[in-house]
Amino acid sequence: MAGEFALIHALRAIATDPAARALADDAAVLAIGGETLVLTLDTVVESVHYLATDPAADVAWKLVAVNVSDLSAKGAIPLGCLYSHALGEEEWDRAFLEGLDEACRHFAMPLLGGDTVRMPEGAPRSFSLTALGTGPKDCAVPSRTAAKPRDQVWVSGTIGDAGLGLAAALGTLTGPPEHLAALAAHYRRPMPKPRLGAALAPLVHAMMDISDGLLVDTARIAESSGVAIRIEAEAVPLSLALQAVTGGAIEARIAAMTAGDDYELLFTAPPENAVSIRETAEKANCSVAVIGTVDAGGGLTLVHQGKPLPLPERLGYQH
Ligand SMILES: Nc1ncnc2c1ncn2[C@@H]1O[C@H](COP(=O)(O)OP(=O)(O)OP(=O)(O)O)[C@@H](O)[C@H]1O
Ligand SMILES: Cc1ncc(C[n+]2csc(CCOP(=O)(O)O)c2C)c(N)n1
Ligand SMILES: [Mg+2]
Repeated sequence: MAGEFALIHALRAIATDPAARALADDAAVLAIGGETLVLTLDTVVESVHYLATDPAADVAWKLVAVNVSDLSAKGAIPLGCLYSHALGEEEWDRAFLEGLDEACRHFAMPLLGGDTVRMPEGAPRSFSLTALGTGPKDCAVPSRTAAKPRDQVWVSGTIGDAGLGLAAALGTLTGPPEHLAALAAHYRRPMPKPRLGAALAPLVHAMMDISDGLLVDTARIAESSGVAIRIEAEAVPLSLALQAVTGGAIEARIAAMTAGDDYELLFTAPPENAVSIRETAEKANCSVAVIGTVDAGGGLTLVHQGKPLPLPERLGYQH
């Protein structure tokens, strides 16, 4: 099979239960009695999702955080998790468990069980985690399919820090050490926002988290919802560290919009909800910004200072 896209396409014939959301969402959504269970599974693989030189505690943090990020995007509050551990060197594993404990406490997501295996000698290791959460009670679980013409497109936080953080962690980026450290921290310790996701759920139409890159993930909402989305490149929020290190020119903006690993929320909402969205974000101590608009039609377009900007060849990360 050619790759990730082809495999997921083929799996759709198997995953026909409505709870699977046609394998076109961040998580499965299962109604049980009066409650909604939200389920997601993400894996981190050495040299693919993290560097062998990354501190073990940070690898565990990332494993927990990328899963919490999918729950957040569905407005779900973490309930618990199960994980699979590939045994390694004793010290490393001990540090991994310290990071796992710290992350599970931070996100209030108790560890409920899992599995332990040993990989063949020399094989890269991978860690999988299944996270369960409770979905919103008084509104639908936000999907990728509900963006509507006239909606505004929003993101939380800043975009592109983790992409540059990977370069910082690899030692290929130059700049003030405090900025490099801040960017590397974004790469190693993503900070998803489950409380913000839950509070936004009643106010949004479509919502997902940004894992593969802002542009590719926005294109996914446009395609799933059958709408056109226009992104204003200059409206995309960039951190001071990213601006200081890159200068913040359009090339750096495009790199930020396609790097991935952001684990921020991407959502669309009608303009009349803008004031409530800003108040909700303020209460959650989070920043949010309008970066574009939804129209009838299809596809993704990019605009810079009022002029159309050709889409880059690569919109985001692909396995
Ligand atoms: N091996 C698989 N078996 C069943 N479903 C799968 C498999 N791989 C992916 N999916 C499903 O495909 C959909 C898209 O997956 P994808 O991994 O792109 O989403 P995501 O989890 O939000 O992204 P990320 O992995 O970047 O966090 C999801 O519904 C996911 O459950
Ligand atoms: C060593 C190293 N190289 C590259 C990257 C970038 N990266 C890998 S997977 C992914 C998208 C999410 O993955 P998935 O869809 O599998 O959850 C991104 C942005 C990284 N994190 N570490
Ligand atoms: Mg996701």
